[in-house]
Amino acid sequence: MPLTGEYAPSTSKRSRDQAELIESSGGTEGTTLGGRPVILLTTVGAKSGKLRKTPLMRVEHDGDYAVIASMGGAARNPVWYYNVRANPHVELQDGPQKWDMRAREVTGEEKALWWDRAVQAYPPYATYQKRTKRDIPVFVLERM
Ligand SMILES: C[C@H](OP(=O)(O)OC[C@@H](O)[C@@H](O)[C@@H](O)Cn1c2nc(=O)[nH]c(=O)c-2cc2ccc(O)cc21)C(=O)N[C@@H](CCC(=O)N[C@@H](CCC(=O)O)C(=O)O)C(=O)O
Repeated sequence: MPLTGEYAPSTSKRSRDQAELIESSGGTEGTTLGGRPVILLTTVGAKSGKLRKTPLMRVEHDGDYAVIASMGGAARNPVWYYNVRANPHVELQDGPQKWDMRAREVTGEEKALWWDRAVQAYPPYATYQKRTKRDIPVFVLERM
């Protein structure tokens, strides 16, 4: 059952512009960053209940995805992290395809496995983790 609600644009122009380009082009434009694939994650705002759309690097394995709350290695988690914690039913758009997914935060060996996949997909993640004491969270998204 797709997420419904009022869209509330990101306060980050870069993210807002990329999210809106991905959506308006039906997933044919705006789907890379530095030549690496980007997906669009739709979450339900933990406070507003509005739909938030966040471009993130694509990390995929056998039809499952991971999203990495890296925020460039900042000291704090991105806000969308708290949305997913509060509402694990998210929507993932990968190119023209969209799925309802259920997100769960992973730890331990499962997180290490997905972290390796993430760094392979987007090597700067390794730099971001070195940049912060924060343990960068990883959610695995599985089809509902
Ligand atoms: C800027 C801020 O966004 P954020 O959710 O903190 O996310 C920050 C970044 O992660 C986000 O901009 C990402 O898109 C940046 N980003 C990546 N960020 C990552 O963390 N990981 C990535 O892999 C990644 C890749 C990427 C690729 C392309 C691109 O253009 C951007 C990319 C924002 O929109 N804040 C809103 C609030 C949004 C929100 O969700 N509000 C909640 C309240 C939540 C609460 O307060 O608890 C609500 O509506 O209820 C605001 O301040 O009004």
